[in-house]
Amino acid sequence: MTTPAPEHRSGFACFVGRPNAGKSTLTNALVGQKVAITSGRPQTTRHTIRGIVHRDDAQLILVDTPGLHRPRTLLGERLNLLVRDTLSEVDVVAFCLPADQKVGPGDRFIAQQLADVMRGRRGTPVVAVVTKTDLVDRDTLARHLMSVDALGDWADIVPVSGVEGFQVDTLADVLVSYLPEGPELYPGGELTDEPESVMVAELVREAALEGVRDELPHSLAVVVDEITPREDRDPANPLVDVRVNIFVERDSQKAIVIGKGGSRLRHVGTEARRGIEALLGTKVYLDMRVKVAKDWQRDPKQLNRLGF
Ligand SMILES: Nc1nc2c(ncn2[C@@H]2O[C@H](COP(=O)(O)OP(=O)(O)OP(=O)(O)O)[C@@H](O)[C@H]2O)c(=O)[nH]1
Repeated sequence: MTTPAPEHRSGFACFVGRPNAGKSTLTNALVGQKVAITSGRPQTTRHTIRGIVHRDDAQLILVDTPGLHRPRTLLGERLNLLVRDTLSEVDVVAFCLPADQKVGPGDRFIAQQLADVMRGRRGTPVVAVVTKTDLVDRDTLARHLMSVDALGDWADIVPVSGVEGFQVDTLADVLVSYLPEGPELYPGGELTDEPESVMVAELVREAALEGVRDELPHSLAVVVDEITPREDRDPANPLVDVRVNIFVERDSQKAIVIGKGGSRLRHVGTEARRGIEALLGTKVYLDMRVKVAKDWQRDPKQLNRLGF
């Protein structure tokens, strides 16, 4: 009897909480040595990668949300926008509350914003993380956990100490449990540009195959030509140009992908763009070309070029 391959999960998590809540310390504890290799994500996105938790069964990518960890912008107007746009793009949010400080107005404000995220379009789960447990005794911790529980409708509550490593693995397990099934986004836990384009290609491929899977089985490959931020844009409103080629084997298949008067391709573009914008965290101009690469599946040279 063969045992089924264990599922692999991958996705993004974001740590929020008021200044000094212990977010950086916890990030480092979760990621271990790997944080040293993280140099930040390509500038095409709003997210900066703080670290990657790389395990056999999962890859958890910890991203920063600009503004949220800075005291001055914390109460600013931009927070609402950031919360809705950016936090809803991650798979799980970890809200850090230090055990040695009572739940205060700052925490309550963030909790209110997070309630919107949980109720939002994607219903992003929020895990409450009680940090710095090593600084308090058991009774204080118990009381603190109760007030944190009363603060919101958290997916989970996990007490940890980043400094002592207490429950750090448990927190990793909990966060991973909210990630979708998926492959390693950063092979080997290394940051490169590649995964982004692999994911973009996959989104376009999915959209292009939607509804016509029977007619185009496997004869469709998507290659990303470029992902470049548009120059001269207002930094507050960036735009990324994404150019992709969709390869099919025959003219008849090209006609299917494009549809009557280009109607189907436009629909594919709208669908794919929605996913790509969520992935990159920015507005996207998507340029798609449909090309015929005859018998590419049987031609090793073509396969190479298409990245197989
Ligand atoms: N005793 C103890 N101290 C901690 C723990 N985690 C963080 N600290 C301390 O708390 C302070 C703030 O920790 P950070 O990890 O920098 O907090 P942060 O939330 O990233 O802070 P900002 O970047 O200002 O938002 C530092 O002095 C840490 O050493 C912990 O688990 N136990």
